[in-house]
Amino acid sequence: MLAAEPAIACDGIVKVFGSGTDALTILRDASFVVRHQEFVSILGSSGSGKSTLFRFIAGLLKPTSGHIKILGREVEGPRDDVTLMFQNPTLFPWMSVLDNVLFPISYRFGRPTREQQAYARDLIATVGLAGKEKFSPSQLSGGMQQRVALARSLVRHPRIILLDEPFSALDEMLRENLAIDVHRILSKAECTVVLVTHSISEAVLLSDRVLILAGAPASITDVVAVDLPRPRTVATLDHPAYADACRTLRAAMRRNFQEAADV
Ligand SMILES: Nc1ncnc2c1ncn2[C@@H]1O[C@H](COP(=O)(O)OP(=O)(O)OP(=O)(O)O)[C@@H](O)[C@H]1O
Repeated sequence: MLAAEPAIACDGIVKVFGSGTDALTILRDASFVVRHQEFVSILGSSGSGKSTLFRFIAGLLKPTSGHIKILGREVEGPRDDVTLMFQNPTLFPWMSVLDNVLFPISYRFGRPTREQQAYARDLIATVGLAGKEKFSPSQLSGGMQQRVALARSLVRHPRIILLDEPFSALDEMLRENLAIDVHRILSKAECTVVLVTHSISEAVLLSDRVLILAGAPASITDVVAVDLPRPRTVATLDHPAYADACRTLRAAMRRNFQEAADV
């Protein structure tokens, strides 16, 4: 029965921070669904409520009204099968790469089993860091640290992964390469992915659909399907559909920006 449900369903989400004269409505009737194994990006200007929406999906915060369902069940708190990856890798500096990747297991269940350790090593190899298991985070570049964070996100086999601007601290070439690698790894892991980003080009490169969160209070104003084949590679950047989707999104973002300025 659950397989027929979308991976994520947000319905009529409203969020008001504060109360009385200090009340500030951030989100108004934000609704969308994400299908199983879909890669969806949420694009929006700074302060539109993207991270707040993520905190609802991750079960870290409750909306003022509306419903969020994960795999058919109302979200009531953090779930083991939903994981978040942030802009900063937030690794423990005193732990090795391997211990950082295993942390979600050791924190919760104590000493990882041999199989779990072997899986963590596999993940480290998958993210391109084979041989660096004993390194400490300070011996790695920012991009490598983000790869460790990705391996850590996957160590407990999540079904849904929420990426909150995970590439924004990196320079452009590194960002593109890492984004393509992440897409390949998450597709192989059969994850459903939601990415929050400010970058139109990154959203198009990675996504099956891009949602625009705009307005004050914000809601989903536009949904743009990206008709590009998987796997996404650097060649995707030269595909005519890539340029078309970027153009469509840029026009929609400009329209939203103009409407906000006219208010
Ligand atoms: N706990 C809180 N109390 C009051 N206001 C909050 C709280 N958390 C977020 N906000 C406000 O809600 C709005 C949306 O914040 P949010 O971080 O979700 O935006 P965002 O789209 O992720 O922004 P950015 O792209 O800059 O990260 C902002 O105006 C922020 O100041």
